[in-house]
Formats: sequence, structure tokens, C-alpha cells
Amino acid sequence: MPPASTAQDIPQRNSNSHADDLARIVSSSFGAQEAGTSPTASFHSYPNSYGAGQRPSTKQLKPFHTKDIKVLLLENVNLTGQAILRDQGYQVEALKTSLPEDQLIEKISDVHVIGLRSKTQLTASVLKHAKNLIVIGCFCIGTNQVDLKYAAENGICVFNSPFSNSRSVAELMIGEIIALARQIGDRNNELHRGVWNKVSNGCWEVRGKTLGIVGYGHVGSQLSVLAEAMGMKVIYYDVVNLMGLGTTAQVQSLDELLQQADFVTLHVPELPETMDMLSTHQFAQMKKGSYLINASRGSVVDIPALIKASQDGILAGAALDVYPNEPGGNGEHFHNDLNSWTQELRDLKNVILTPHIGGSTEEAQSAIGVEVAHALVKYVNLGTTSGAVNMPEVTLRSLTMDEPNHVRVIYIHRNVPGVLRKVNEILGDHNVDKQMTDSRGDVAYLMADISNVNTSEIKDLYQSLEDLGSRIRTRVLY
Ligand SMILES: NC(=O)C1=CN([C@@H]2O[C@H](COP(=O)(O)OP(=O)(O)OC[C@H]3O[C@@H](n4cnc5c(N)ncnc54)[C@H](O)[C@@H]3O)[C@@H](O)[C@H]2O)C=CC1
Ligand SMILES: O=C(O)CCC(=O)C(=O)O
Repeated sequence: MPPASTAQDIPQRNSNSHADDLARIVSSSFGAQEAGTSPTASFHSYPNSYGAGQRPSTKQLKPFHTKDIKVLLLENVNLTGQAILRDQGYQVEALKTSLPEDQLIEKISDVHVIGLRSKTQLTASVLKHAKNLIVIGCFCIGTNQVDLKYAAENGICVFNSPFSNSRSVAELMIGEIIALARQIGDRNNELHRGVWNKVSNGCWEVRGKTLGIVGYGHVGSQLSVLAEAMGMKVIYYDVVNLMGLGTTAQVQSLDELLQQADFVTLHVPELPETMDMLSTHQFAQMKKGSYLINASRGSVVDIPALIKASQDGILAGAALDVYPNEPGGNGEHFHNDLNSWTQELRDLKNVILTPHIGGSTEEAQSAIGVEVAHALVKYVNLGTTSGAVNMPEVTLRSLTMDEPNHVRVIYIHRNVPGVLRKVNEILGDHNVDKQMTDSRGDVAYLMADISNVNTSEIKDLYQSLEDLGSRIRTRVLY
């Protein structure tokens, strides 16, 4: 069911408002910074074709009073992102941890925007309580924690940061490859306990060893460049045929990779196909004395099978950054209540356990904060979906102050025949200056800038679109 329309969807201004009411009094001129269609484009580039010195100032579109927009940020979203949202005048509540489901449901019920990282689970049963929610920002790469389909079908757009932390993950992998090869974790723990244990047995250089990368995307390909620079031979396995960087080579199957690699690293998304991708059969394919690193998602490795492979000497070491169940925040314990095998894992030799810190660097978090917050502001203020992970990508050139009686109509609808005709019958009473529509699966997104609209007509326009059977969500920005 689409969410019921909310007061916030409807223009809040009195239909008899004076022209003054249309003045764009917002706390910062985000509209003037609107970028082009690329999610990575600079926000300082000017999007239209006017020459320097001839630019009419960009019109600041508003869905309603910006200060009414409520934003909930969870999991310690970086201050860079918080500042961008606060500068818009939005009401921002930022928490350091994720929330248990009951508290999340309570909090999410009245917010328009939610920001989270990898921990918070936005399932359909949580999202159905989010009556005002228009957009979700994942301040990370992974989006498996959000029910993307449910969100799209209910008019909630989802953004992430597709590569701002890739380098940080790749660098951690390099550190872990060397740390495992030299048993640094165990030596460090021993000396912290006062035990001097100088050994070379089972310790290796990485030069000349084979690294097998599973998932050759942003992280995997960055890692391959760094690993080759250390003299490693790099092979990779991916479901897509990809050109390898440097002298890396793609292999045709996971088994082939496992049989050749001294070090195996996993960089695939969480998908039904990647669930327990490394289990008993796969560990049996690995070279005796090889190493496994998982910084993708906890569901990708069958941990009891890993424990067995380690106890049987197949694995000489492992490094894990992600787990099927992770604590909700710092200071919480990592023990058997979370995952029944936790103690056995903690007892293994040469196993490095880190608390999901692959992307946790100052550089990555600050870049992610900026990127995702900008995407959220552009969506809230302008309706732009460039970079969205669950909606078609739609954008239009900014309106300018030379176009005072324009409104921007956004109509998210079910992708069924005949909708455009009905929408254009409604918009046709005005002059449709520009329009773009695109679909992704069952959901379509239409954006149109129409002129000669009196303020008093906005509510009727909104209501006519809302009354169409195909409607998922209507927004009118003016
Ligand atoms: N530990 C951490 O803090 C972090 C973890 N991650 C995790 O790492 C994952 C990978 O990140 P990126 O490299 O940025 O993603 P990406 O989307 O750029 O690359 C993933 C690659 O995996 C491949 N792939 C998908 N299914 C596969 C399968 N069944 N077998 C083999 N290859 C398959 C894809 O074709 C793609 O090339 C993310 O989805 C996220 O879950 C990402 C960043 C930080
Ligand atoms: O830093 C985080 O909280 C999550 C990192 C991660 O796993 C991702 O970006 O997908």
C-alpha cells in the first residue's frame, strides 16, 4: 500500500498567499549550487547554458518550509553530513548508535529523512511505520540493510556513497595481508600479556604470493593495484567479465581462484547468491596454509565452516571485519548471545577480528558525509534522483528567478500504461516547459516544470495527481 498522503506532501501555504510567500527564504542557497546529472559532479558547477555574468540566479525550490523537515541520523554519521543538513535549516537529530526495532519504529514515524550506516535494518515492517519518509541516505556503500524494493514501491528514494570508502577498505586489506602473513596479531597479544615469543616458523613475505580477489568492483580493483605494487600476483573472480588492472587476471570460477590463491579476500555485496559463498565445500578447495579475509558482509562466510577449516589447518589465518550479527554501538559486547560461535572464533590462533572498520577513516567518513548529505538535500529541495539506488535517475535543469510562476511537479507512480496521458491532461492546463520521466522496474518517476501557475492552483494540481490510481507519491515544489 502506498503511504497515506501527509500534510507535509501538500504545500503548506495558504492558497491566498501573496507573492511574498513565494520568496525563497531559506538558510542557505543550495539551489544555486545544484550540480548536473552526475552524482560525482562538483556542486559548484553551474548547470545551465548561460554564460558568465549573464546568469539569472537559481530559484530555490521548496517542498514546504525547510525548517519543518525532520531528519534522523543514526550510527554516528560524520559531522560534515550533519552540518550540510543543518545548514538547510532542517531539524536534525543525530544519534551515535543504531536503534533496536521498537525504538526505530517510534522515531521513524514522523521523520522525512533518515540517514544510517550498515547496522540499522530498514525492513518493510519498519518502513511501513514511516508515514512521512521521502528519502533514505545510506552513509556507506552497502544498501543490503534497506528493503530497496519496498522503499521504491512506497515512493521512498534511497541514496548511498558508492565509492568514498573503497580506498580505506583496500588499505586495511593490505595491512591485514601482511599482519596475517607475519602473525602480528598473535605476537602483539602475547607481548601485551608480557610474553616474548620471537618466531619465524609459518611467517612469510607477501612478495610473490598469489592474492585471489572475489568481487572485482571498487574495493577489489583498488586492492589489486596496491597488492601488485607489493609484488603479489593477483587473480580475481567476478560474475561480470571485467578488464583487470595492471597484470591481474580474471579466473572463470570461484573454485579455480580458491585452488590457486595464498590469500583470498571477499568484496562482494550481500545478495541471496553470495550467502555462505565460502562454506565447507569452498574451504576444502583452498590451499593448505592459505589465508581468508572478509570485509564484505558477515553473511558471505559460513563461520562455523571457517572455524573448522582453521582447526584443520587449511587456514593459516583469517581476518574478519564483518559478522552476521553485529553489536548496535560501541561498548556493546561481542559474545555468544550475538552469534553462537563467537567464543570459538575468538579462541582461534592468527585470527584478526575488527569491529566493521573497513570504511572507518577520517577521509572516508568525511567524504561520505558530504556526498550523501548533498544527495539528500538535492532530493528534498529539487526532487533530483541522480545516483539513487532504487529509483530511476531523473533530473531537470534548475529553475531560475526569471521563472517566477513555475512549479516543479514530481509524480512517483506505478509503471502502468496510460499514466502519462492522464498526468498530462492535468498538467495541460498549464504550460509544460520541460518534463522527464523514467522507470525502474515497477516504479516510474516523472518530473515536470510547469509555468503560469498561480499559488492558489497548487493545491488542486496536487490533489488531481494524488487522485490518479497509479499514484505512489506526489510532491509539488514551488
Ligand atoms: N567492511 C566495510 O567497512 C565495508 C564493506 N563493504 C562491502 O564490500 C562490498 C563490495 O564493495 P564494492 O567493491 O564497493 O562493491 P562493487 O559493487 O563496486 O563491487 C562488487 C563486485 O562484486 C561482484 N559480484 C557480485 N556478485 C558476485 C558473485 N556472486 N560472485 C562474484 N562476484 C560478484 C560484482 O559484479 C562487482 O564487481 C559492499 O557491497 C559492502 O557490502 C564496502 C565498504 C566498506
Ligand atoms: O562504515 C560503516 O558503517 C559501513 C561500511 C560498510 O560496510 C559499507 O560502506 O558498506
